[in-house]
Amino acid sequence: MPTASQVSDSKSTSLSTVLELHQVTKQYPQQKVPAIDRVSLRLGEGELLALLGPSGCGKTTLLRTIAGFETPESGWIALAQQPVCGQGAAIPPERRDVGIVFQDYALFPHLSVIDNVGFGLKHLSRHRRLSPKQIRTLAQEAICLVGLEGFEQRYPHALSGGQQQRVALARALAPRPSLVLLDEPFSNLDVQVRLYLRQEVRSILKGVGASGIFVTHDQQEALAIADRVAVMRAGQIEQLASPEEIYEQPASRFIADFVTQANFIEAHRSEQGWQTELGLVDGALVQPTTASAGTLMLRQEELHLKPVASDDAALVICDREFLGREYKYTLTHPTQGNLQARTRARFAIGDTVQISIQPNPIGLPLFAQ
Ligand SMILES: Nc1ncnc2c1ncn2[C@@H]1O[C@H](COP(=O)(O)OP(=O)(O)OP(=O)(O)O)[C@@H](O)[C@H]1O
Repeated sequence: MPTASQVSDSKSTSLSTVLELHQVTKQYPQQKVPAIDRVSLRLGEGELLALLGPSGCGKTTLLRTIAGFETPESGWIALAQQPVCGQGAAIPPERRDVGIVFQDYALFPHLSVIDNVGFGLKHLSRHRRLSPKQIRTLAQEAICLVGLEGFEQRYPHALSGGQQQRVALARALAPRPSLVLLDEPFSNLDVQVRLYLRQEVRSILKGVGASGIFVTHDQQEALAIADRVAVMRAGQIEQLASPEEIYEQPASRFIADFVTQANFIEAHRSEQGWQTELGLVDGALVQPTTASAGTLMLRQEELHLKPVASDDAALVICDREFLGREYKYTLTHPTQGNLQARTRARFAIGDTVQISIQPNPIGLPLFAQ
């Protein structure tokens, strides 16, 4: 398993660096292990990074440390190539040129939309000496950017959850920061709003050229909108790569499990190929490896189902979910337990099937034992 310092972060080096973390460790008092442990990463200009991982792996702590709400014990952080913490620097959050969007929107209930958006600018105006007119103009621009023209005088209680999150985004963008941090920005929204707002947030950030880091524990969300995904586990970044690379070549069994929700079966190398409980798997279908045994990863869409008479069948369809374009089936296998397959083919619960494996061109990953 790679350690934080070994995780490759070469992909962002072609873009000019907006944020850099070097071996950053943060441990809360009374905690036995660090919440973030020697995390290094680099974020390029205009890049959108997802921090993905299970509950408690350190995503929010990492975001809060970048924002300046937490002070790490060791390591350093630089924004626009200037140290903001470590290396003798200790720049407070309000002077970090970073916009923040919280999960619960954190709007002021007694302020209108335009005053909520302008609030941060007033605070900043101490440094930038903006006039009230300039503040209003910038706030108005940000409101237009998030598609809320006409809502300027409304109060938060008279807005939907999605509209409130747009206000929060406008407030973060109004000072035109080079980096926007978003902590589970869509998790309080219902599924329809969530699906379109996440795409919109991506295109708004891309439109203004801002870099972004967002926290999520939803792997589909991370893969759908991020340019790169950092998968975290126990305070460390276990893999930092494009969504495609994470999906096709997960660096560990943990990542494969968490991100792809694939099937895993034990496999042993033999002269004919890989022996498994599901039968022989052709060696040419498996990604090159020197291992003689391991766990083979079969993505749900790589299992193809063929109806067979019940006598011959090793697998029975025991559950079915209609997903719109396709079905997700749960199949029972006498020794392998449950398997899951996604396909457009229609079967009924109780049908008996045989499976064949048709991997994507990059092959089936095998995690050595
Ligand atoms: N203020 C705090 N004091 C002490 N321990 C904390 C504090 N905040 C977080 N922790 C601990 O640090 C670890 C990382 O927490 P963090 O909130 O960063 O994880 P997370 O990945 O964002 O989790 P979630 O997805 O549940 O929000 C956890 O073990 C958590 O209990």
